[in-house]
Amino acid sequence: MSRAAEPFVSPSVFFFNSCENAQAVVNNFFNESKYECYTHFFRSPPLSIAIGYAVVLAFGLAFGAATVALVFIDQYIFRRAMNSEYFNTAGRSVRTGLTASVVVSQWTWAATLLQSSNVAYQFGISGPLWYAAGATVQVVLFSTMAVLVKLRAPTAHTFLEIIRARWGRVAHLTFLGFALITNIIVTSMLVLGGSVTVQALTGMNVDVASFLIPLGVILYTFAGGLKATFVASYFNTGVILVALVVFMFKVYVTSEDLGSPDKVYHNLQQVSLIRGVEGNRDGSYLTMFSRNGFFFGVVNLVGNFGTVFIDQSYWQSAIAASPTASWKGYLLGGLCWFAIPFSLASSLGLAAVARSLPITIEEANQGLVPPAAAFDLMGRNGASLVLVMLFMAVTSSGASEQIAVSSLISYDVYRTYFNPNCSGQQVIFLSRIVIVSYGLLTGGFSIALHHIHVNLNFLYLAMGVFIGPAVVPVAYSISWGRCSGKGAVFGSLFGLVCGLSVWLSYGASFPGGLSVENLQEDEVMLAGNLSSILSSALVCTIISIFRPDDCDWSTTKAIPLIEDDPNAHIAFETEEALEQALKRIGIAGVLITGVLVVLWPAFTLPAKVFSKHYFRFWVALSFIWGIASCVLMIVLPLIESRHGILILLSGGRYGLGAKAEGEETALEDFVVEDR
Ligand SMILES: NC(N)=O
Repeated sequence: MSRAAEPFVSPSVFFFNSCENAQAVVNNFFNESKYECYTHFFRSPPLSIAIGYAVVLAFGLAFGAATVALVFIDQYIFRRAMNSEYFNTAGRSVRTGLTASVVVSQWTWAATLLQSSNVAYQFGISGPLWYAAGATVQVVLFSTMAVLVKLRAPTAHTFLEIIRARWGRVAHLTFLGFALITNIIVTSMLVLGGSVTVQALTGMNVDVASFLIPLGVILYTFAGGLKATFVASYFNTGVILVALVVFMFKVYVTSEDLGSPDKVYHNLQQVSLIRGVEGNRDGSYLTMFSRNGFFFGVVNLVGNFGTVFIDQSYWQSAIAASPTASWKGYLLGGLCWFAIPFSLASSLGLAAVARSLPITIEEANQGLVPPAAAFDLMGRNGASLVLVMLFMAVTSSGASEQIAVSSLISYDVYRTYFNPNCSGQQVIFLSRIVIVSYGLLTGGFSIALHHIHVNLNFLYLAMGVFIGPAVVPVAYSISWGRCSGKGAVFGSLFGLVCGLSVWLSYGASFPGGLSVENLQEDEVMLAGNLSSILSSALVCTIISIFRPDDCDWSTTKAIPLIEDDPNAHIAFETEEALEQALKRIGIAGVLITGVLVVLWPAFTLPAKVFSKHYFRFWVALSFIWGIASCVLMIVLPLIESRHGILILLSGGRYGLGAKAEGEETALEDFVVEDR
C-alpha cells in the first residue's frame, strides 16, 4: 500500500537475526528455519511451468468445449434459435439462483481474492471487513436499478441506450467514454492480477500469461453469448466457494502450524508487538481502530460504486434476469459474495501475518499474499488450489467484461451511429469480432501496465478517480425523472477534472513530486476518489434542480428491439407487483448498507483490541457466512432447474409433465424463471 502503511518496529521489542543480509531480511519473527534469511517470499516458483500452462490453456479449452457443447445441445437438439436478442440478453428470463450465482462470479475479480488478503496483511482484521462491506453494498443497492430497468426500459440492451433515449447524443458519447474506461480498467486488473500470480506460482512469463488467459474466455463467450457465460459462471462460483471453505478449515481447524482461532490470535498478538501497524490502536492487527484500514474502506466504497453502476455487465445481468429474479438475484448475490473477501482474507490474509511469512510490501501489492499463505500451509496443493480459484475468477469476470464491451460496441456504436437498421445476424457477427479483439487487446493492456510498474493495488485504488464521476448521473438516468442531460454531462466532466486535479496535485505535494508511489498514498487516493464522486453528484444535482428535465419514461420504454422478445414486454400485473416491491427493495438496500458499513464497524469499536473470545466470535461468523454462501450458490440454481436436469438426464422421458406442453426446453429450464 503506501509508505504510511509501512509497519513500524516497536522499540520495546528486540528482534535479532544472524543473517549476513540482516537488514534486508523480511519478517519470519518465529524463526521458521525454512524461511531463514529470506528477503522475499517467492524465491522460486512452487509449481512447474507445465502446471501453469495446463491451468491456463487446458482449463480455458475445457470450459470452452463444454460451453460449445451446451450451446450445440440448445441449438440443434432443443431447437433454440440463436438470435441477437438471445445472444446479448439470454432471453431476459434468468432465474433468481442463477442470477445470484452470476452476480457472485462477475463480482469476484482477481482483486477480490488477492487485494482483500493484502489489506488483511497490512491492516489486520479491519481490512477484510472494509473490503467486503465496501464492495457488497453497491451490488445490493443495484437491485433497485435492476427493477427500474424492467419497469422503465424493458427493451433496453445496454444502460447507454437508456441514456441516449433520455438525454441524447452528447450525453450518450460522454458516458460511453466512462463505460469503456470502466471495462478496460476492470479487465486489465483481472488479467494483471491473474498473470502476476501465475508467474509467481509457476514461473510462466507474465506477458505470455497475460496473452493466454483471455484466450479460453474468448472461445466460450464467442460461441454462446451471454447465456454461455452464465452457465460457466455457475461452475466458477461453485469452485471458488468450495476452495474458500477448504482454506478456512485449513487455517482455523486442520493446520499443524495454526489450526485454531486461539493460535492465530496468539500469533497475531505477538506480531503486533514485534511489528505493529502504524495508525492502528496499540499497533494491533486485532482492532477495527485502523486509520489506514478506514481510508481504504472509503476508497473501496467509492471505487466500487463506479465498477458496478458504470459497468455494462451488471446492467446486462439485470436485463437478462426475469422481472422478479432481477432484484432478488442482486440482493442474494451481494450477500453471498460478501463471504468471499471477508472469509478468505480473514483466513489466508491473517494467516500470512500469523505465520510471519517473508512477504515484502511489493509482493503484497502485487496480490501475492494468498498464494504465499496457501503454499505455506498446504504446500503445492494449496498453491494449485489458489491458481485454480484465481483462474475461475478471472475467466468468469473476464467473460462478462468481453460480452459487455461487445454489447456496447454493437448496440451503442454500430447500431446507433453506423447502421440503425442492422439485422440481428449483423449484431451477432460484430459482437463476436469485438469479443475476440477486446480479449486480445486487454492482454496487451495488462502487459503494458506490468511494464510501467503499475500494480493491482494501484489500479484498484485509483479506479474511482476515473469512473466515480459517472456514478450519480448514471444512477439518476433511470431513477430521477428531473435529472437533466446538461446536469449529467457537466456534473460528470466537472467531477473528472476535479478528482484528477486533487489527486495529481496532492500526490505531487509529497516529497519526490509526482510519482506512482506518491499517488498511491492512502490520503491522496482518498482525496482523489471523494472529490471525483462528490463534486460530480453536487454539480449534477444542482443543475438538475434549477434546470430540470421532465421525463415520463416514454422514450426509454420505446427503445427498439431488433428481433421480438416476448420477455421484453412486461405484463401489467408484473409491473404493478414490481412497483409495489420497489419501495421495499430500496429500504432493504439502505438497511443492509447501513448495517454493513456503519453499524457493524461501529459496534466493534467498544471492543478496542479484540479479546480472544471476540476473535473466536469473528472467526465463527466468517465460517457461517462462507459455508452458507457456498451451499446456497451451489444448491439453489440446481433446485430451481430440477425439471430441466431431470429431462436432460432421462433423455426427455421424465419431467415434461411439469411444463405446459413442453413449452420450454431442458436447457432453458436451467435458466428460465417461471413467468
Ligand atoms: N469486485 C471487487 N471489488 O472485488
